[in-house]
Amino acid sequence: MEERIISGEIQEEDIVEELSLRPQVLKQYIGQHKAKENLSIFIEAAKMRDEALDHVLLYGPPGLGKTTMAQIIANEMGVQFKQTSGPAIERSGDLAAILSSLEVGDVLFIDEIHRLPRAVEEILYPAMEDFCLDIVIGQGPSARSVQLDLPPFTLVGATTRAGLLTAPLRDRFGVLSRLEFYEVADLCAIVERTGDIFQVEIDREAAWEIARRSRGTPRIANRLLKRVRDISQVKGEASISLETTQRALEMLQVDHEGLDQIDHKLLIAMIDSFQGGPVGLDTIAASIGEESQTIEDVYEPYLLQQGFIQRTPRGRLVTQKAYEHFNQEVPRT
Ligand SMILES: Nc1ncnc2c1ncn2[C@@H]1O[C@H](COP(=O)(O)OP(=O)(O)OP(=O)(O)O)[C@@H](O)[C@H]1O
Ligand SMILES: [Mg+2]
Repeated sequence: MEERIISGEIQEEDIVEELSLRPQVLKQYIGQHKAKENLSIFIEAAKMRDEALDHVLLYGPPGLGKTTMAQIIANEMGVQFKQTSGPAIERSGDLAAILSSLEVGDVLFIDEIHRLPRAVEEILYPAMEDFCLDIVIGQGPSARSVQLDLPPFTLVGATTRAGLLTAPLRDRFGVLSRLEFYEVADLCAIVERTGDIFQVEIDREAAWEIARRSRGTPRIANRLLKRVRDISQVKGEASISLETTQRALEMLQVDHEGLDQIDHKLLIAMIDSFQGGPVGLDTIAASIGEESQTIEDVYEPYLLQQGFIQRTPRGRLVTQKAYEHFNQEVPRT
Protein backbone atom coordinates (compact mmCIF):
# COMPACT_ATOMS: atom_id res chain seq x y z
CA MET A 1 0.00 0.00 0.00
CA GLU A 2 1.34 3.43 -0.80
CA GLU A 3 1.81 5.70 2.20
CA ARG A 4 -1.12 8.01 2.68
CA ILE A 5 -0.56 11.23 4.49
CA ILE A 6 -3.89 10.83 6.20
CA SER A 7 -3.52 7.23 7.23
CA GLY A 8 -3.83 6.84 10.99
CA GLU A 9 -1.32 4.01 10.85
CA ILE A 10 2.22 4.69 11.90
CA GLN A 11 4.74 5.44 9.16
CA GLU A 12 8.49 5.59 9.18
CA GLU A 13 8.68 9.36 9.40
CA ASP A 14 6.54 9.39 12.55
CA ILE A 15 8.73 7.17 14.64
CA VAL A 16 11.39 9.57 15.90
CA GLU A 17 8.96 12.36 16.69
CA GLU A 18 6.48 10.15 18.48
CA LEU A 19 8.97 9.65 21.26
CA SER A 20 9.15 13.35 21.99
CA LEU A 21 5.49 14.08 21.25
CA ARG A 22 3.95 11.52 23.55
CA PRO A 23 2.33 13.00 26.64
CA GLN A 24 3.77 11.41 29.79
CA VAL A 25 0.97 11.83 32.34
CA LEU A 26 -2.83 11.87 32.21
CA LYS A 27 -2.97 15.62 32.65
CA GLN A 28 -1.05 16.14 29.40
CA TYR A 29 -3.24 13.70 27.50
CA ILE A 30 -5.67 15.85 25.57
CA GLY A 31 -9.26 14.77 24.84
CA GLN A 32 -10.78 11.31 25.41
CA HIS A 33 -12.48 12.70 28.48
CA LYS A 34 -14.52 9.60 29.22
CA ALA A 35 -11.63 7.14 29.00
CA LYS A 36 -9.40 9.48 30.96
CA GLU A 37 -11.89 10.01 33.75
CA ASN A 38 -12.57 6.30 34.18
CA LEU A 39 -8.91 5.41 34.15
CA SER A 40 -7.96 8.10 36.59
CA ILE A 41 -10.50 6.78 39.09
CA PHE A 42 -9.31 3.19 38.71
CA ILE A 43 -5.69 4.25 38.97
CA GLU A 44 -6.30 6.27 42.10
CA ALA A 45 -8.27 3.45 43.72
CA ALA A 46 -5.60 0.87 42.91
CA LYS A 47 -2.94 3.15 44.36
CA MET A 48 -4.95 3.69 47.54
CA ARG A 49 -5.28 -0.05 47.99
CA ASP A 50 -1.65 -0.52 47.03
CA GLU A 51 -2.66 -3.09 44.44
CA ALA A 52 -1.88 -3.61 40.78
CA LEU A 53 -4.37 -1.92 38.47
CA ASP A 54 -6.94 -4.24 36.91
CA HIS A 55 -6.16 -5.36 33.35
CA VAL A 56 -7.06 -2.74 30.76
CA LEU A 57 -8.10 -3.21 27.14
CA LEU A 58 -7.71 -0.13 24.94
CA TYR A 59 -9.40 -0.27 21.58
CA GLY A 60 -10.05 2.05 18.68
CA PRO A 61 -8.73 3.03 15.25
CA PRO A 62 -4.97 3.53 14.60
CA GLY A 63 -3.24 6.67 15.81
CA LEU A 64 -5.71 7.68 18.54
CA GLY A 65 -3.27 7.26 21.41
CA LYS A 66 -3.47 3.68 22.67
CA THR A 67 0.27 3.19 23.09
CA THR A 68 0.53 6.64 24.64
CA MET A 69 -2.21 5.82 27.14
CA ALA A 70 -0.58 2.50 28.05
CA GLN A 71 2.66 4.29 28.91
CA ILE A 72 0.79 6.90 30.89
CA ILE A 73 -0.89 4.18 32.94
CA ALA A 74 2.53 2.85 33.93
CA ASN A 75 3.80 6.36 34.72
CA GLU A 76 0.77 7.19 36.81
CA MET A 77 1.01 3.91 38.72
CA GLY A 78 4.75 4.50 39.16
CA VAL A 79 5.69 1.08 37.78
CA GLN A 80 7.81 -0.34 34.99
CA PHE A 81 6.48 -0.48 31.45
CA LYS A 82 7.22 -3.55 29.35
CA GLN A 83 6.09 -3.68 25.78
CA THR A 84 5.52 -6.40 23.21
CA SER A 85 3.00 -7.17 20.49
CA GLY A 86 0.75 -10.02 19.40
CA PRO A 87 2.61 -10.87 16.20
CA ALA A 88 6.00 -10.70 17.95
CA ILE A 89 5.16 -13.57 20.28
CA GLU A 90 5.29 -16.77 18.29
CA ARG A 91 5.57 -19.45 20.95
CA SER A 92 4.10 -19.92 24.42
CA GLY A 93 7.65 -20.02 25.77
CA ASP A 94 8.24 -16.45 24.59
CA LEU A 95 5.29 -15.18 26.55
CA ALA A 96 6.17 -17.31 29.58
CA ALA A 97 9.64 -15.70 29.56
CA ILE A 98 8.17 -12.20 29.46
CA LEU A 99 5.64 -12.95 32.19
CA SER A 100 8.19 -14.46 34.52
CA SER A 101 10.37 -11.37 34.22
CA LEU A 102 7.62 -9.09 35.56
CA GLU A 103 7.89 -7.40 38.93
CA VAL A 104 5.09 -6.49 41.33
CA GLY A 105 2.63 -4.02 39.76
CA ASP A 106 4.39 -3.81 36.38
CA VAL A 107 2.46 -2.89 33.26
CA LEU A 108 2.84 -5.37 30.44
CA PHE A 109 1.64 -3.77 27.21
CA ILE A 110 0.65 -6.10 24.38
CA ASP A 111 -0.06 -4.16 21.21
CA GLU A 112 -2.23 -5.76 18.51
CA ILE A 113 -3.34 -8.29 21.08
CA HIS A 114 -5.92 -9.74 18.66
CA ARG A 115 -2.99 -11.19 16.70
CA LEU A 116 -1.65 -13.40 19.50
CA PRO A 117 -1.46 -17.01 18.38
CA ARG A 118 -4.15 -19.10 20.04
CA ALA A 119 -1.78 -21.36 21.96
CA VAL A 120 0.01 -18.31 23.36
CA GLU A 121 -3.25 -16.69 24.32
CA GLU A 122 -4.13 -19.66 26.49
CA ILE A 123 -1.06 -19.01 28.65
CA LEU A 124 -2.51 -15.59 29.36
CA TYR A 125 -5.78 -16.81 30.87
CA PRO A 126 -4.39 -18.17 34.18
CA ALA A 127 -1.74 -15.45 34.20
CA MET A 128 -4.38 -12.74 34.09
CA GLU A 129 -6.86 -14.43 36.38
CA ASP A 130 -4.76 -16.06 39.08
CA PHE A 131 -1.31 -14.63 38.42
CA CYS A 132 0.05 -18.04 37.71
CA LEU A 133 1.87 -19.59 34.84
CA ASP A 134 0.89 -23.06 33.67
CA ILE A 135 3.57 -24.58 31.55
CA VAL A 136 3.86 -28.02 30.08
CA ILE A 137 7.36 -29.42 30.03
CA GLY A 138 8.21 -32.24 27.65
CA GLN A 139 5.99 -34.06 25.20
CA GLY A 140 3.91 -37.21 25.04
CA PRO A 141 3.54 -39.51 28.07
CA SER A 142 6.46 -37.91 29.94
CA ALA A 143 4.98 -34.40 29.65
CA ARG A 144 4.17 -32.76 32.94
CA SER A 145 2.58 -29.52 33.88
CA VAL A 146 4.35 -27.06 36.16
CA GLN A 147 2.79 -24.08 37.88
CA LEU A 148 4.70 -20.93 38.69
CA ASP A 149 3.42 -17.99 40.67
CA LEU A 150 3.63 -14.57 39.10
CA PRO A 151 3.63 -11.24 40.88
CA PRO A 152 0.40 -9.26 40.48
CA PHE A 153 0.77 -7.20 37.31
CA THR A 154 -1.40 -5.20 34.92
CA LEU A 155 -1.89 -6.34 31.39
CA VAL A 156 -2.72 -3.49 29.04
CA GLY A 157 -3.88 -4.79 25.67
CA ALA A 158 -4.39 -2.62 22.61
CA THR A 159 -6.30 -3.49 19.50
CA THR A 160 -7.85 -1.77 16.53
CA ARG A 161 -10.39 -4.57 16.39
CA ALA A 162 -12.00 -5.51 19.66
CA GLY A 163 -14.41 -7.70 17.70
CA LEU A 164 -11.59 -10.09 16.83
CA LEU A 165 -10.73 -10.83 20.44
CA THR A 166 -11.88 -14.20 21.73
CA ALA A 167 -14.50 -14.06 24.46
CA PRO A 168 -12.31 -15.71 27.14
CA LEU A 169 -9.59 -13.12 26.58
CA ARG A 170 -11.95 -10.16 26.46
CA ASP A 171 -13.70 -11.29 29.64
CA ARG A 172 -10.45 -11.21 31.60
CA PHE A 173 -10.05 -7.47 31.22
CA GLY A 174 -11.55 -5.53 34.10
CA VAL A 175 -11.44 -2.20 32.29
CA LEU A 176 -12.52 -1.86 28.67
CA SER A 177 -11.72 1.53 27.30
CA ARG A 178 -12.75 2.61 23.87
CA LEU A 179 -10.86 5.52 22.34
CA GLU A 180 -12.97 7.75 20.11
CA PHE A 181 -12.08 10.02 17.22
CA TYR A 182 -11.06 13.41 18.69
CA GLU A 183 -13.11 16.58 18.66
CA VAL A 184 -11.70 19.35 16.49
CA ALA A 185 -11.05 21.54 19.55
CA ASP A 186 -8.98 18.79 21.15
CA LEU A 187 -7.01 18.20 17.96
CA CYS A 188 -6.41 21.91 17.73
CA ALA A 189 -4.91 21.82 21.22
CA ILE A 190 -2.75 18.87 20.16
CA VAL A 191 -1.52 20.76 17.08
CA GLU A 192 -0.64 23.76 19.25
CA ARG A 193 1.15 21.56 21.76
CA THR A 194 3.15 19.90 18.99
CA GLY A 195 3.94 23.35 17.57
CA ASP A 196 5.37 24.32 20.97
CA ILE A 197 7.51 21.19 21.06
CA PHE A 198 8.74 21.87 17.49
CA GLN A 199 9.21 25.53 18.44
CA VAL A 200 7.13 26.86 15.56
CA GLU A 201 4.48 29.54 15.81
CA ILE A 202 1.11 28.72 14.34
CA ASP A 203 -1.89 31.00 13.97
CA ARG A 204 -5.00 29.82 15.76
CA GLU A 205 -7.05 29.55 12.53
CA ALA A 206 -4.25 27.56 10.90
CA ALA A 207 -4.12 25.11 13.81
CA TRP A 208 -7.89 24.82 13.64
CA GLU A 209 -7.76 24.09 9.90
CA ILE A 210 -5.25 21.29 10.39
CA ALA A 211 -7.36 19.91 13.24
CA ARG A 212 -10.48 19.94 11.09
CA ARG A 213 -8.82 17.96 8.35
CA SER A 214 -7.09 15.34 10.51
CA ARG A 215 -9.85 12.75 10.65
CA GLY A 216 -10.14 12.96 14.38
CA THR A 217 -6.66 11.45 14.72
CA PRO A 218 -3.70 12.98 16.60
CA ARG A 219 -1.11 11.10 14.58
CA ILE A 220 -2.52 12.59 11.37
CA ALA A 221 -2.73 16.07 12.91
CA ASN A 222 0.94 15.91 13.87
CA ARG A 223 1.92 14.66 10.44
CA LEU A 224 -0.03 17.34 8.61
CA LEU A 225 1.50 19.99 10.86
CA LYS A 226 4.98 18.83 9.88
CA ARG A 227 4.25 19.13 6.18
CA VAL A 228 2.57 22.49 6.57
CA ARG A 229 5.48 23.73 8.67
CA ASP A 230 7.94 22.83 5.90
CA ILE A 231 6.02 24.87 3.37
CA SER A 232 5.56 27.78 5.74
CA GLN A 233 9.27 27.81 6.56
CA VAL A 234 10.26 27.87 2.91
CA LYS A 235 7.94 30.85 2.49
CA GLY A 236 9.72 32.51 5.38
CA GLU A 237 6.64 32.99 7.54
CA ALA A 238 7.16 33.95 11.18
CA SER A 239 4.01 32.11 12.11
CA ILE A 240 2.17 29.47 10.09
CA SER A 241 -0.79 31.18 8.42
CA LEU A 242 -4.21 29.91 7.46
CA GLU A 243 -3.57 30.66 3.80
CA THR A 244 -0.38 28.62 3.69
CA THR A 245 -2.09 25.81 5.58
CA GLN A 246 -4.92 25.67 3.08
CA ARG A 247 -2.52 25.75 0.14
CA ALA A 248 -0.34 23.05 1.66
CA LEU A 249 -3.27 20.77 2.39
CA GLU A 250 -4.52 21.24 -1.13
CA MET A 251 -1.11 20.22 -2.43
CA LEU A 252 -1.26 17.17 -0.22
CA GLN A 253 -4.69 16.42 -1.69
CA VAL A 254 -6.45 16.44 1.64
CA ASP A 255 -9.87 18.01 1.12
CA HIS A 256 -11.81 20.25 3.50
CA GLU A 257 -13.35 17.24 5.26
CA GLY A 258 -9.99 15.49 5.63
CA LEU A 259 -10.73 13.03 2.83
CA ASP A 260 -7.99 12.08 0.39
CA GLN A 261 -7.76 10.45 -3.04
CA ILE A 262 -8.44 6.98 -1.75
CA ASP A 263 -11.56 8.04 0.12
CA HIS A 264 -12.69 9.77 -3.04
CA LYS A 265 -12.00 6.69 -5.11
CA LEU A 266 -13.93 4.55 -2.67
CA LEU A 267 -16.98 6.81 -2.46
CA ILE A 268 -17.05 7.51 -6.20
CA ALA A 269 -16.81 3.79 -6.97
CA MET A 270 -19.77 3.15 -4.68
CA ILE A 271 -21.75 5.94 -6.32
CA ASP A 272 -20.86 5.28 -9.95
CA SER A 273 -20.38 1.54 -10.16
CA PHE A 274 -22.78 0.35 -7.49
CA GLN A 275 -25.55 2.98 -7.57
CA GLY A 276 -24.69 3.96 -4.01
CA GLY A 277 -24.98 0.41 -2.67
CA PRO A 278 -25.66 -1.66 -0.72
CA VAL A 279 -22.42 -3.27 -1.79
CA GLY A 280 -20.24 -5.78 0.04
CA LEU A 281 -16.86 -4.83 1.45
CA ASP A 282 -14.97 -7.34 -0.68
CA THR A 283 -16.62 -6.07 -3.84
CA ILE A 284 -15.65 -2.48 -3.04
CA ALA A 285 -12.13 -3.60 -2.19
CA ALA A 286 -11.72 -5.45 -5.47
CA SER A 287 -13.07 -2.55 -7.47
CA ILE A 288 -10.59 -0.04 -6.07
CA GLY A 289 -7.66 -2.41 -5.67
CA GLU A 290 -7.30 -2.22 -1.88
CA GLU A 291 -7.43 -4.96 0.75
CA SER A 292 -10.81 -5.41 2.45
CA GLN A 293 -9.10 -5.45 5.78
CA THR A 294 -7.35 -2.13 5.19
CA ILE A 295 -10.62 -0.56 4.14
CA GLU A 296 -12.34 -1.87 7.24
CA ASP A 297 -9.61 -0.83 9.71
CA VAL A 298 -8.21 2.33 8.21
CA TYR A 299 -10.54 4.11 5.78
CA GLU A 300 -14.00 3.10 6.77
CA PRO A 301 -14.17 4.00 10.48
CA TYR A 302 -13.88 7.71 9.78
CA LEU A 303 -16.22 7.62 6.78
CA LEU A 304 -18.77 5.85 8.96
CA GLN A 305 -18.31 8.18 11.90
CA GLN A 306 -18.69 11.24 9.68
CA GLY A 307 -21.76 9.76 8.04
CA PHE A 308 -20.44 9.40 4.47
CA ILE A 309 -21.33 5.73 4.46
CA GLN A 310 -23.55 3.42 6.43
CA ARG A 311 -23.24 -0.22 7.27
CA THR A 312 -26.30 -2.38 6.69
CA PRO A 313 -26.77 -6.13 6.85
CA ARG A 314 -26.75 -6.15 3.04
CA GLY A 315 -23.54 -4.17 2.66
CA ARG A 316 -22.28 -0.59 2.65
CA LEU A 317 -24.43 2.30 1.51
CA VAL A 318 -23.31 5.81 0.61
CA THR A 319 -25.33 8.56 2.27
CA GLN A 320 -26.80 11.80 1.08
CA LYS A 321 -23.82 13.56 2.63
CA ALA A 322 -21.49 11.68 0.27
CA TYR A 323 -23.50 12.71 -2.78
CA GLU A 324 -23.47 16.30 -1.58
CA HIS A 325 -19.73 16.15 -1.00
CA PHE A 326 -19.25 15.51 -4.71
CA ASN A 327 -22.06 17.86 -5.75
CA GLN A 328 -24.10 14.99 -7.07
CA GLU A 329 -27.83 14.49 -7.01
CA VAL A 330 -29.10 11.72 -4.81
CA PRO A 331 -30.73 9.22 -7.18
CA ARG A 332 -34.42 8.50 -6.62
CA THR A 333 -35.27 4.88 -6.07
N1 LIG B 1 -4.35 12.67 23.72
C1 LIG B 1 -3.26 13.01 23.08
N2 LIG B 1 -2.67 14.19 23.30
C2 LIG B 1 -1.58 14.54 22.61
N3 LIG B 1 -0.96 13.76 21.69
C3 LIG B 1 -1.49 12.57 21.45
C4 LIG B 1 -2.65 12.13 22.13
N4 LIG B 1 -2.95 10.91 21.69
C5 LIG B 1 -2.03 10.59 20.77
N5 LIG B 1 -1.14 11.59 20.62
C6 LIG B 1 -0.03 11.59 19.68
O1 LIG B 1 -0.42 10.86 18.54
C7 LIG B 1 0.58 9.94 18.15
C8 LIG B 1 -0.01 8.56 18.02
O2 LIG B 1 -0.36 8.05 19.28
P1 LIG B 1 -0.17 6.50 19.63
O3 LIG B 1 1.06 5.96 19.03
O4 LIG B 1 -0.33 6.38 21.10
O5 LIG B 1 -1.43 5.89 18.90
P2 LIG B 1 -1.93 4.37 18.85
O6 LIG B 1 -3.39 4.40 19.12
O7 LIG B 1 -1.08 3.53 19.72
O8 LIG B 1 -1.70 3.99 17.35
P3 LIG B 1 -1.56 2.49 16.71
O9 LIG B 1 -2.94 1.95 16.59
O10 LIG B 1 -0.94 2.75 15.37
O11 LIG B 1 -0.68 1.71 17.62
C9 LIG B 1 1.69 10.07 19.18
O12 LIG B 1 2.75 10.77 18.59
C10 LIG B 1 1.14 10.88 20.30
O13 LIG B 1 2.08 11.82 20.70
MG1 LIG C 1 0.31 2.03 19.17
